[in-house]
Amino acid sequence: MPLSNNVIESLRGRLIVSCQAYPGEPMRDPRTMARVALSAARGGAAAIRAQGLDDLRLIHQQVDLPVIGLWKDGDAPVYITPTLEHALAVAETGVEIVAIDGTAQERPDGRTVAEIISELHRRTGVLVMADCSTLDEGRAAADAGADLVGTTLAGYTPYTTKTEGPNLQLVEQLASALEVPVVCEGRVHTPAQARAAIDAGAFTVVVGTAITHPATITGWFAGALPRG
Ligand SMILES: CC(=O)N[C@H](C=O)[C@@H](O)[C@H](O)[C@H](O)COP(=O)(O)O
Repeated sequence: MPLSNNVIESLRGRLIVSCQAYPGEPMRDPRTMARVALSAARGGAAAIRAQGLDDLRLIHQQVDLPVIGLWKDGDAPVYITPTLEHALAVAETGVEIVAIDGTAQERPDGRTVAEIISELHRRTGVLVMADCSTLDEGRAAADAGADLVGTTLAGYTPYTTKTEGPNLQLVEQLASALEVPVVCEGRVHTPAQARAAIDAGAFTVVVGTAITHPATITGWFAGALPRG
């Protein structure tokens, strides 16, 4: 079995932990993110998802798990690994999987999702995860050769709405339409929701905020108390 198939197989029915801090936040530091990723590994994560070239290099070096890498850049609607140059730079950090925006929106370099996926496959050995927001985008990404299709951007494009928890309907639709593994990502906030995603047909589940974003988690608890 090729190595890349082993990587995908290792994710089946398991948890991926997204370790990201946002610009200006106290935890926005590669060493901090690497420690968060090491802690996720101890807890049973099958892989780590992370962003930014410095974080990716360090996490790839220090954590003995496959890494899904991305580079969030710019203020344009397409900001997750928005161009081929970004994707190639992410691949160079050594990560096994490169996540790119897989939506139908225009990219800053004018390339299509299909062009970026085929160039990445032609020039590197990485697997490609397409972060999508609709069934049609998932279909197009799979047709274009994406190795994994995620619901990451459901609720974050102007033409989709945010569901309260993960978009399980989209997971179901993608899982029945596609041959490639479907990744449930976005607003998975409880273990029961993670399990429901697998039951809905997801191959694997990504949890970010609910595990690795203390400011938001603190806000959930503080907000539940009478005086905030
Ligand atoms: C929409 C977008 O930019 N999502 C990003 C993608 O990498 C991250 O900010 C999310 O934290 C990640 O998708 C995990 O989702 P959640 O934090 O909801 O578990």
